[in-house]
Amino acid sequence: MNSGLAVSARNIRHQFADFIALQDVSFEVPRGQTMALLGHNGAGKSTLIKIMLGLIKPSAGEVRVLEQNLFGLAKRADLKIGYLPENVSFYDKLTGKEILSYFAALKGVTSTRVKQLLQEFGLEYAQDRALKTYSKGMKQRLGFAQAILSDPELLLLDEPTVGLDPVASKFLYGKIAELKQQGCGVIVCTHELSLIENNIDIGLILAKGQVLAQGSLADLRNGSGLKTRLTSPQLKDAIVQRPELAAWYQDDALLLDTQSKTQVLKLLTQECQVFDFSLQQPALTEIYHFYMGRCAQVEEVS
Ligand SMILES: Nc1ncnc2c1ncn2[C@@H]1O[C@H](COP(=O)(O)OP(=O)(O)OP(=O)(O)O)[C@@H](O)[C@H]1O
Repeated sequence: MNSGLAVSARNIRHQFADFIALQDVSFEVPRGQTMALLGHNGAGKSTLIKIMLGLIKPSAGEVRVLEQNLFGLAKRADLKIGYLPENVSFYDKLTGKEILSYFAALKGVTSTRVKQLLQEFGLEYAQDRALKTYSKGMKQRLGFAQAILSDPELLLLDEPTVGLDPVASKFLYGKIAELKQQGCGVIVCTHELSLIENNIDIGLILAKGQVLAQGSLADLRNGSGLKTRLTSPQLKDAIVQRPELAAWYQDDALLLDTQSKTQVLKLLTQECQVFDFSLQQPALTEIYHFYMGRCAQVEEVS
């Protein structure tokens, strides 16, 4: 398996006329990892994706994709990059098989691979039907099959699960996990935070073209200071037994930060013999809203 970086971006800045769309954006995506690219509408996510695809040259900064400087490359098409755009649209009079075969020919991929993907993605039965007869989910699966036709080493996915039912979304993230195993770096741009939460290694949160926060889910969680909720049917009895627990008690739960977690768990299990409890860490949605809220507050003050 290839080690190293799928993408490395340093101090990216991009300007459209006098509008600054990206400012001082730096991040790295190792091969075999998935990064969620998050941000409100207009944050600069698509601009960043276009830069990684080599479609836009940044006004300043350096971006390396699969260890290559995109803008110095003679044949960019040789890089194994897969891309699923938002609202994928193909010529709808062609059949699913014709569309995949067309992209396969462009990428030098065999018809055996096309056949295999149609089968894997459950589209074999509809392969000879015109695309206009496909459901949204079928089109999305075809788009995803197109993106991974040539076994990409970097996969860029813009809103891959929009319009997909839970089974189809699970299937898609299963495929992403397989590609990661093979060393592919994956970047997913999405607003569906609860879906992506268990499928990412790192997150990059953008606001108005700038990085608000980045790191692993644990880093983002710790950086937010949001607390873990511990609930138990025996909580009130435990507080009677050890009144110091009341210091963490709020809304029928103990609210714990990283430091207090070990101490409280010890108190509960060893001193109060409470083993029936559940821990709920802050979800990615809460973490995201925390950083967005903090950014809005800073803007109000300045
Ligand atoms: N070609 C362009 N010319 C001028 N401004 C542009 C151009 N492309 C994008 N922008 C502006 O740059 C900003 C970032 O746009 P971008 O499409 O990257 O955001 P985004 O995070 O992908 O948003 P969304 O979630 O809505 O897709 C927006 O304010 C947008 O209007």
